[in-house]
Amino acid sequence: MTAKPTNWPTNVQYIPQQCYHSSVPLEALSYIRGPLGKNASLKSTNNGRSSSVIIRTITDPSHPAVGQCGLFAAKKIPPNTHIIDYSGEVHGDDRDSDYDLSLYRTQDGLSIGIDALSFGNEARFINDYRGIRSKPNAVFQDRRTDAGELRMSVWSTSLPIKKGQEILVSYGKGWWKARFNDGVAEPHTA
Ligand SMILES: C[S@@+](CC[C@H](N)C(=O)[O-])C[C@H]1O[C@@H](n2cnc3c(N)ncnc32)[C@H](O)[C@@H]1O
Repeated sequence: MTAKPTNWPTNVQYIPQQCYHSSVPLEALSYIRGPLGKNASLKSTNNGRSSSVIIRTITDPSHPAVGQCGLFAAKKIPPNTHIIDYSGEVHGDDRDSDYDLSLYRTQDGLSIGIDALSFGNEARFINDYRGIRSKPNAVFQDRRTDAGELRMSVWSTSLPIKKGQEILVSYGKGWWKARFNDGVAEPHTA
């Protein structure tokens, strides 16, 4: 069994690599897993853990997510560097989750997401940059592992990330708009 990272919550199952929900249609499953099929995760050279990040509780009262957690650089991360893959449950059903991001859209228009609400890795703690920094220092980028599995990965931008800095992406305006319309306050851009 894989050891959980420091500060891992008790109500979430730690999975270093993505897992698959039964709602993913077979054709999409085979496209995402790639040519090695079920063995793609096992044969992957990237086991989903990253020594360059650490989960921390946010204590700064001026941070818009104070009291929650964030993901921070445990050491200097060079520019344009792979930081971690976003692990969670790959699914084709509807989810009402703040930890769900889009991985792939099938030809029939079905959106396949990765939901890290109940299962995930350190990447589920990455916050949006709004209200924290003037711009993101990391981006989501889909990629295939050496074993051919499609994943959503997190990369540094063209600037290095200093040790101790929070890793921040853009969730996209649509993400906030969907929640803003539900009555959740949209964070201000710093
Ligand atoms: C994927 S989670 C990020 C991790 C989360 N902070 C935690 O501790 O589990 C997304 C949630 O983090 C919070 N969040 C992320 N970025 C934020 C921001 N810029 N301002 C306010 N809240 C933010 C919101 O509550 C959002 O629903």
